[in-house]
Amino acid sequence: MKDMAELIDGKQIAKTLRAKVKEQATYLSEQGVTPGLAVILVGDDPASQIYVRNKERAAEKAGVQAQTIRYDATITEAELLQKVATLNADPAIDAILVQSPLPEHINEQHLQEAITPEKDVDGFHPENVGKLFANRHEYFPIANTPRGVMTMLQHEQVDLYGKTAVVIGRSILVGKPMFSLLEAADASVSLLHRHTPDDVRHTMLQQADVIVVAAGVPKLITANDVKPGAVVIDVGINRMEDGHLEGDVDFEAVEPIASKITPVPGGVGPMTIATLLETTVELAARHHDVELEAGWQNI
Ligand SMILES: Nc1nc(=O)c2c([nH]1)NC[C@@H]1CN(c3ccc(C(=O)N[C@@H](CCC(=O)O)C(=O)O)cc3)C=[N+]21
Repeated sequence: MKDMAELIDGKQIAKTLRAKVKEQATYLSEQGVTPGLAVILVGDDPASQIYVRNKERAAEKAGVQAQTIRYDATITEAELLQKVATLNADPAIDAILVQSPLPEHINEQHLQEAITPEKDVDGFHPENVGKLFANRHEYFPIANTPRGVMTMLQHEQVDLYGKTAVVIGRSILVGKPMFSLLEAADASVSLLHRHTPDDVRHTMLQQADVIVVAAGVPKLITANDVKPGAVVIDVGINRMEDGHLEGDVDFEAVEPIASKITPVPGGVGPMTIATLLETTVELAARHHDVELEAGWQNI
């Protein structure tokens, strides 16, 4: 029988992180502070409805006050920007998230820039993106999916120093911040995307000690892409016709080759939500000048 990769249990790690968040939220409430998260949801994209409901549930259980503001897909950009301005000025709100995707007529960049960097829980504001890219040492919010991936790697004691990492996908949501975080941890990182030729992708993947794939292509990564012992992180969430979820990794094929691998579902997805709550609590503490114990979130 072949050796099988160790499963990285994102669901379990997320649960542990949410318990830490709850401890800090309780401490904050003793200081009279309730962490407040506002989620803006536009239109009726079914996947977004599910994620937002999951966020609401997780927030409530962790002692974070979440409110979802729902709008019809016909809302104008000006109305949305007005709402963001109101939330920016609202002392009960510590964190603002505008759920993607947005309708065509709304410019996502305008919203990313409208959210004050201090409440930018997604880390999409150019000021926060710039700080990440510049490896600045002060606190600033970082995109939750790649930050959650780093927490998983840390939890699994994956040492990145001097390692080779390949990231597939260059979105502001995942690929680019993932690149920066891995580079800051002293890995040598390559960022691949849809225009990378197949043969180049295969060759580069075969060199990688760590693979993070966020391409949105079911089973893109298969057995001969993976170096024996590599760590494989699957950020893909592809809803198939029969309703089941597929990652971007051919799990069955890769599991006997990798040393560690994340499942879909139950891998990166739950970590994204737990990390969103982690960031919300950090922002709340800062807004109210409450000092949280350094490293409280280490798990
Ligand atoms: N401004 C913004 N910030 C985001 O962070 C953001 C966004 N927009 N738009 C959409 C993506 C996607 N995303 C997910 C969150 C949780 C799961 C999750 O919990 N997944 C579960 C399964 C859920 C299911 O069954 O569908 C799992 O993988 O186990 C997935 C995907 C956050 N996103």
